[in-house]
Amino acid sequence: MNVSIIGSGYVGTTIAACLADIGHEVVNVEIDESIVETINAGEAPIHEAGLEERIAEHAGTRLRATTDYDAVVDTDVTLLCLPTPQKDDGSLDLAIMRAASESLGDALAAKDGDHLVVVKSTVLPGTTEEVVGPIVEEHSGKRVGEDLELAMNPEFLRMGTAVQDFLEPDKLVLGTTSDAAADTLRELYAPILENPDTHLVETDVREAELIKYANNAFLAAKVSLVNELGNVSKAYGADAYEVLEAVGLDDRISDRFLRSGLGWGGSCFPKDVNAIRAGAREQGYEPELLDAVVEVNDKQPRQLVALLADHVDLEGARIAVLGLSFKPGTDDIRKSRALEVIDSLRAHDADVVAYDPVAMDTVRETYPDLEIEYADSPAAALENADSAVVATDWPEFDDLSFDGMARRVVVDGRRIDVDEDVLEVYEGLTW
Ligand SMILES: NC(=O)C1=CN([C@@H]2O[C@H](COP(=O)(O)OP(=O)(O)OC[C@H]3O[C@@H](n4cnc5c(N)ncnc54)[C@H](O)[C@@H]3O)[C@@H](O)[C@H]2O)C=CC1
Ligand SMILES: O=C(O)[C@H]1O[C@H](OP(=O)(O)OP(=O)(O)OC[C@H]2O[C@@H](n3ccc(=O)[nH]c3=O)[C@H](O)[C@@H]2O)[C@H](O)[C@@H](O)[C@@H]1O
Repeated sequence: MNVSIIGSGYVGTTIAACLADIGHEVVNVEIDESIVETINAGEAPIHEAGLEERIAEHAGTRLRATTDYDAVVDTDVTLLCLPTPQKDDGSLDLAIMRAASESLGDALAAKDGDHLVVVKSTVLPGTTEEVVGPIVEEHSGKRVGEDLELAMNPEFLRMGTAVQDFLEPDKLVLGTTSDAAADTLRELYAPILENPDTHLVETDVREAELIKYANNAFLAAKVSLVNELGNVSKAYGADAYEVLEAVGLDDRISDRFLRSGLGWGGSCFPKDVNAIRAGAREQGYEPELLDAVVEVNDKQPRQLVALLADHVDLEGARIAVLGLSFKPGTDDIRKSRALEVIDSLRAHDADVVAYDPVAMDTVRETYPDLEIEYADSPAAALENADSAVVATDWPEFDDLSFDGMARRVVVDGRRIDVDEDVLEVYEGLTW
């Protein structure tokens, strides 16, 4: 099948490489020329396991990138993988979706025959049919239900494991308005649907849009609840991880997403929970539990710094921060809890020396005025430090001995897997 993908960020690039890998002809339409050049050179514009080799294999044959929307004319289906950020008040900002839908419609005006437009971006109910559809219709001259079909197919991949998650998902959700659209999507995903562990959910567009938010809100709420229970465990002097490991043995709860600590960050949970809160309010419903989910999450970095301050006078202290990305396996630092910890430490006049295996350049470029030192290894960051904070659970931190520190006060915000002997010398300890 000939597929065009609009937007080549984390989702668009991953999906493009994977769809090429399962045999489709794919073109990425992206406004950022450097991303286009990188993909066409056979390289990955983002850090994701399994991505680089797939792009290297297919670029120039089944995969290409361009800034020219006219490329959609030669394709059967277009997947919109565009950012859906939040406005200052937390509500969903559809400006990019609208602009791209106009460009897509303009380009589709030159296409004879049917076309399927699929929203993969995370959008509130109504967006696909009441915003994207009418704009594409107006600019292309095509009509939904005649020569234009619409679908909403939310994406559930996680950063760091994006390729594997896309190719082997728990579920595929197809929100469609016609049998033709559902048929095309089933054909697009045929090799993925062969996996007996992948559930196929066929539903309407509005439900598909909401399933995505409900999924993310549930997971974010689970982690906030786990953090609240972790804080209570700590207050009682009990080990939160032992408590929650036992709780997770209940099938109704499951052992996944039970890790307490610094809380959730990233490009999705924060904006999606805020969008569904704002959307619910707009519909006249007060989402009190979701408000609390965010409040608990916002508090965790400050709790960590308060715990550290119980052990170390932060003013002028040298504090090593291990990990900057919002989770391991990615260079993404959006809403990373590590940055909140650093801000709080800087507000206490601590000197921060940071290390991350892949995200240091992104922090340097994004926050050029951030007054911190960068170390080229965990050992260099720990050298002479008065304390250390583990902010991201990168596996390479598991083997650290924490030698070389001036004082071995370690606050582990992610419960890394350190050796028992090492744990014994901690002064600060873990969540
Ligand atoms: N990052 C993730 O793990 C997941 C993200 N999502 C959702 O998928 C959507 C995309 O997310 P990401 O890939 O993370 O975003 P991103 O910000 O990494 O990438 C979006 C890309 O779109 C490009 N772009 C912006 N305006 C454009 C235009 N008018 N025409 C063409 N390209 C344009 C940008 O230059 C950028 O490269 C969002 O709605 C997000 O919530 C869903 C599941 C997972
Ligand atoms: O909509 C999205 O973009 C994606 O959002 C999340 O994926 P992602 O943000 O990549 O990362 P997660 O693995 O979910 O972790 C999110 C945050 O929660 C934290 N977390 C996760 C699990 C846990 O037990 N404890 C915990 O603190 C992580 O450290 C991280 O900061 C969802 O897991 C994906 O299914 C979804 O597609």
